[in-house]
This record gives sequence, C-alpha cells and structure tokens, in this order.
Amino acid sequence: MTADEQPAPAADGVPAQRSKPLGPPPARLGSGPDDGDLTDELKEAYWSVYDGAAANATLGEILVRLPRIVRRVGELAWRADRRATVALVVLQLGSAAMSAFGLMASVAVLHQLFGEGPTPDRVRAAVPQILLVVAFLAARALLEAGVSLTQAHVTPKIRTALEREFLQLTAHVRLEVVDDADWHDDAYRAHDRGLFYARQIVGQVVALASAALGILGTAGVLAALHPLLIALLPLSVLPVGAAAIRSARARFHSFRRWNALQRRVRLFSWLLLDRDSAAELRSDTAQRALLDEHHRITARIAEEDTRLGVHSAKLALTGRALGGVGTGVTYVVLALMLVAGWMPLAAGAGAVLAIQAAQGSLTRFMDVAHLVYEHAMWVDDLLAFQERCRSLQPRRHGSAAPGKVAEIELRDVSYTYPGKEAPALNGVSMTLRAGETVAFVGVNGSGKSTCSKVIAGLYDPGSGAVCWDGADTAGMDAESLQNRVSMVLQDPLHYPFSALANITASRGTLTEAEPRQALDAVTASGADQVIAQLPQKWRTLLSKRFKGGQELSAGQWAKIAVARGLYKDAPVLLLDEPTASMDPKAEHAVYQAVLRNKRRAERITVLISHRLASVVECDRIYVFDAGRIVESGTHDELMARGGDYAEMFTLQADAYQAGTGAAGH
Ligand SMILES: Nc1ncnc2c1ncn2[C@@H]1O[C@H](COP(=O)(O)OP(=O)(O)OP(=O)(O)O)[C@@H](O)[C@H]1O
Repeated sequence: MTADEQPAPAADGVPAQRSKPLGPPPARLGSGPDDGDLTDELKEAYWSVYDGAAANATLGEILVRLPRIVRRVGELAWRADRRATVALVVLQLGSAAMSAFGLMASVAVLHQLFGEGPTPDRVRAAVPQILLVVAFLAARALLEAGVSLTQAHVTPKIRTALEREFLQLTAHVRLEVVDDADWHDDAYRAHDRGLFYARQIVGQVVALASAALGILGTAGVLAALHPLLIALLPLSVLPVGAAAIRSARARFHSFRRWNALQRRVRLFSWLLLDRDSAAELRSDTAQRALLDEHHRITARIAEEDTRLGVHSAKLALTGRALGGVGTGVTYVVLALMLVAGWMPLAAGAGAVLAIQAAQGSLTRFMDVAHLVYEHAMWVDDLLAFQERCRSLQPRRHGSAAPGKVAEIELRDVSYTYPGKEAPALNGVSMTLRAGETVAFVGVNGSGKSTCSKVIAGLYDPGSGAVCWDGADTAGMDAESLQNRVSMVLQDPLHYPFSALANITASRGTLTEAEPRQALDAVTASGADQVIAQLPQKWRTLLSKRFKGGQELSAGQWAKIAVARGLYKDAPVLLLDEPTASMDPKAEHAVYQAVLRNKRRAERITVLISHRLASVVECDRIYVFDAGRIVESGTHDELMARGGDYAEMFTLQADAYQAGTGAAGH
C-alpha cells in the first residue's frame, strides 16, 4: 500500500476513509456519454457473436440467400400453423398459374386483333379469348383473396409464438447478463425490430413468391414469342433492384448506429412521462434539462436519418436512370426485330404486353427482395439473439435443491461483477444453520447484497463453493434453488396487480392463493392493515397507471414485500434492508414476527440492515468490508471486541442518546 492509499484516520467517531480522497467534479459536464464515435457504444458484449456480416452481402449473395430466407420463414409458418401454411402455398401457386394463363390469353387476344381479315370478324373471333382472360383474372382475384385470408391466420401466430419465446428466454437469462448494457441494446434491437419485421416478413415472402412466379409465367410467354426477348428483360430492371438493395444495406448499418441512441431517447421520454418520476422531476425542476438532453439526442438521430434519406434518394435516382436507359434499349431492339421481320406485328404487340408484365413482376421481385433481405436480417438478428439467450440461461440440469436445509456453508467464496476488476466478494466463508437468524452489516458497497444473491443462487460464485448440507449448489438446478429461497429487497417490485397477486407472485402465480397462509403472511408483516384500508381489499389494483388503481406509500409497499417473502414459505429467508422505509412501530412488529415470535426451527434467516439496533438479537452478526468478512460473532462478542461493529453501533447509539439529551433540555 502506498502512502497515498493509506486510510485516513478516523475523526470524531466517523468511520475511516478507505480510498483516495475524491477531487472536486468538473464545472461543466460533457454533453453525454454518447458523444464521439457512436460505435463505441455498440461494441459487442463479451458473449456477443453478432457480426452484422449479412449487411455486407453483394447483390449475387442476396439472390443466393433468398431461398434460405424463404425456407426459414416457411419453417416459422410451419411451426405456427401447418394447415394454413400448406393452404398458403397451394393458393399462391394457383394464383400465379392464373396470372400466366391470363397473360397467354391476352397475347392470344392481341394475336386475333392484329391478325388478317376484316376488323368485325377479328373482334368477333377474339371474344372467346377475351372471356377467357376475364375468367382467369377473376379466378386469380379469388385465389389472391384466399392468400390474404390465410396469411391473416398465420402471421399473428408467428408473431405471438416468437414474442413468447423471446420473453421466455430474456426473462430467464442469468442475473449478471441483465446488468450488461450491450445485452440490453441487443435485446432492445431484437424486440423492437426483430419481432416487428417477423410479423411483416411472411407477407413479403408471399409477395416475393408471387413476383417470382409471375416472372416465370411471363418469361414462358416471352420465350414462346422470341427467346431473345428474355435476354433483353434484365436490362431495364436490374439497375433499379441493385440500387434498392444498396440502400437497404445502408439503412441497416445506420440503424445499428442509432439503436443505442434510440434506446436512450425512450428512457428520457419515459422519465418525462412516467408517474414514478413525476414528483421528483418537478421538485428538482429537471424537466428542462431532460428535455434538452432528449432534444440533443433526437437531433442526432434526425441528422442520421437525413443523411440516410439523401443517400437512398441518390441511389434510387441512379438506379432509375440506368433502368430507363435499359428500357429504351429493349424497345429499340424489339423495333429492329419487327423491322427485320423476325416477328409478325401481332406477336410484337403481344411481346410489348408480356415485356411490361415481366418488368412489373421483376420490379416487384427486386423491390420485395430488398425488403425481404433487409427484414430477414432483423429476423435473423432476433433468432441469433434468442440463440445467444439460450446459452445464457441458468443451469437447467443437476439435482433439485433439497426441500429443507440444515446448513448452508460458504467456502472461500469470491465474486466479481462482469466488467469490474475489484471483486465484490473476496474469500467469504461462513456457516448458516437452520433455526438461526444471522445479520450482515457493513458500510455501503461492502458486499452484503452480493453475498445474499450468491446464497440465493442468483449469482454463481467465481471461485469457492456454496454448499447445502454438504452438496455444492453448482451441481443443482438453478430454478429449484431459487424456489427454496425467499428474498425481500429494499426496493421491492411494485407489481401493477391486485394486492393479493402482489403476495402470491412469490409462489409464481397471479391467480391462485392459499387464503390462510396469505392472511398469516400479511398479518406478520403488518400489510393486513394496509390491505384492510383499500377500497376493494385484496382485490384492489395497486397501480395508479390503471383506472381504479390505488397507490401505496413506500413503507406500505415494504410491508407488502415482506408479506410476499413470508408467503413463499421457503427454508431460506433473505431480508435485504426490508424495513428501511417502515415507521419504527412497523419495523419493530416485523422483527417481532420474523425474527422472534414466529421464528421457525427449520428456517435460515439472513437479515441485512444498517439499523444496528435491529440486529442485536441475531444469533450471529457478520461484518463486511470491501467484500470480506472482517468480524463475526454475537452482538455482545462484537461489542467486547471494540472493532468496526462496536464503532458503528456506538455511533448510532450516541446519535439517539444525543437526540434524547437535546429533547430533555
Ligand atoms: N449489478 C452490479 N454490477 C456491478 N457492480 C455491482 C453491482 N451490484 C453491486 N456492485 C458493486 O459491488 C460492490 C458490492 O455491492 P453490494 O450491493 O453487494 O454492497 P452492499 O454492502 O449491499 O451495499 P449497500 O449497503 O449500499 O446496499 C459495490 O462496489 C458495488 O458497486
């Protein structure tokens, strides 16, 4: 330790300083962490494998890739609804066939009209063909309606299935993954774009198939008229398609750049809009500052949007100019063929019709191909993200955690949060026994909550072991372990559900309750009086965001949270500063109920608290400092020792004494 790192001596009973003194902050804040190179924010998480390679594909690669995309979407549709998928394919093929027959009949009509003989005879001769054209077009319209109807069945099912799978996977990833900002960016992107485009891509693939079949049909007709006509077709259409594909790629790259900013903008919008932030925002008069920041980021997104729009417009113009030249060349060649007598005039008229139809189909194909290609990237991104989430799930194998536990032993446990250098826990060893209540105390950031989360199986120790009755929890199914532990946190979740559902949630249900145990739990925590005052008692909705909802005070929420923890009735109960916001009477009642009167012989209770008066009666007190346990023992032992605990306890006791003294004068 250098001289600089020496802790400063304690003065006036204030705990000694443990790190270098902090210098004053700068007078002006930078305009935010998103300044500079945007891609800094987008560097991949260490478990991330997404490389955006799809965005760098060439036109040829896109065409090669399309069958794979179609297959993938087909698989999604197949999984969602087999019958509808088969119907979709059959109806689509039928509609394409009708288009091709309709075109052939139209060419035949032109043939009749431009043929030899008097005009009335030619028109009369063409009538049956005209009726045939009408019949084919009517059949195509019916089949297309069938395609739309079937699509309406399949698409929502795909979206629902994917969304459920997405939420199922993300809600279960290991806790440390959720701490990673990059994971959140990926999750946001997959949710915002992937799920959105997954819904659209079915329709686009159907349109793509329809355009492809249309091309085949018209190409067949053109080949019948003259094979050279097919070779001329791509001249007018490919430049437009290539431009569309280039601009799709630029859009994808751009979105990757502003995705992180977009997420931050939503955060600002939400802070400005949300009920939870409303009071403090107004009291701090921070609306203007937040609005300015919101504006600053949206202005950057707008700049990026404009840059992209201009780029796309230039590409589209170039594509169209080249396509126009191509069309001109096609018609010149057709005219030369007619002049040279390679084709009769009647066939020429049919050829113009077929070329126009083919151009229409090909342009549609290119247009849709670029959309499908772009959107498939997002769907791929979503599927890749889901795949990644699968590898980030907690252990789903191993033995189930025992229903009861007599002893939990932490053996030299260390834990370091991802991305951090200093361990939050550093060689912690302890033994917790059933029937005992132990307390974790120590300064802020000393590792108490981390230790409780390791005990709860939410974090796996980096080294060392947590053993339940001698068995290492590393070999146990993580969810079964979490089922055996009940955690009450200082900032508990305010579920926007009924009061009863807020209690039953700890047993993984919002609809089923054990009435007797629910009443016992709320009575022990003092939440019974809170619920008794609600207009619809147990059924009252606890959220002002919804009509008829009620809001609770922080202390009332804390009582509900303690009740939720007790209702779980797990063999391990971890209370992480649960009473910090309760009034002294309520706090006392909770400790009476949880720690003394209702103490259960088979339960291990861990209490984390900064109010040392509440830990006096605990069987053992562990004092944490910088991730280590620096003292342990009963209150009396620790007081006799005269170490950190005695110092902190005396400090708090003196503060009360001083208060009493002042009141007495
Ligand atoms: N999710 C997290 N990601 C990264 N670091 C974290 C995370 N949670 C806590 N830490 C860090 O780990 C260390 C221990 O934190 P922990 O929450 O366990 O302390 P604590 O003793 O419970 O503090 P407090 O009394 O303030 O609740 C701290 O340095 C903290 O900054």
